[in-house]
Amino acid sequence: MTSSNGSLLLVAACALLDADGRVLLSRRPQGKPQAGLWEFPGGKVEPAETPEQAVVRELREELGVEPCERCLQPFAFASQPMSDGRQILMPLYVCRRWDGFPDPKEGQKIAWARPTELDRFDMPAPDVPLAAELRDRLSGARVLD
Ligand SMILES: Nc1nc2c([nH]c(=O)n2[C@@H]2O[C@H](COP(=O)(O)OP(=O)(O)OP(=O)(O)O)[C@@H](O)[C@H]2O)c(=O)[nH]1
Repeated sequence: MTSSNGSLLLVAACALLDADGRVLLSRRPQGKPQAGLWEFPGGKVEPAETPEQAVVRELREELGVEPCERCLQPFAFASQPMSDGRQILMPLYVCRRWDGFPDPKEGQKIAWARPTELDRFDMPAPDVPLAAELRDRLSGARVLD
């Protein structure tokens, strides 16, 4: 990523939603940082890539599915400090249409979770508010403080 702020890590992620409104989660495999945590498919945005291109590439590499870029709907973003001092900036897209059947390609486990079940999964810190937002907005009930 070309950025005026080298301390930013730009990661793009996507919540695949099936016809029943369930969300696909992917469990980080052993050998990767934060192994065992459940996350949204995605990864680091490479230099010269847009976040949308990064999501399309990562979904293909990790799950063998092909979303079209215009099916990626911006949903929310996370911005949080990381333990190494950098700040992770992570746009989350939702996608309801893709080609192919999600098939773990990198030794990871996958799970389909109802939005109301997302808080049962251990997730990286940036994902926790995003999961809550998915639960609130996708289950149709929004409680305003
Ligand atoms: N893919 C993904 N990464 C996340 C999420 N939440 C979160 O904090 N991250 C963090 O974002 C960083 C980049 O993720 P990644 O390791 O999947 O990226 P990548 O596939 O491009 O990396 P690699 O090719 O070096 O393995 C990691 O530090 C990861 O822990 C998430 O929901 N999805």
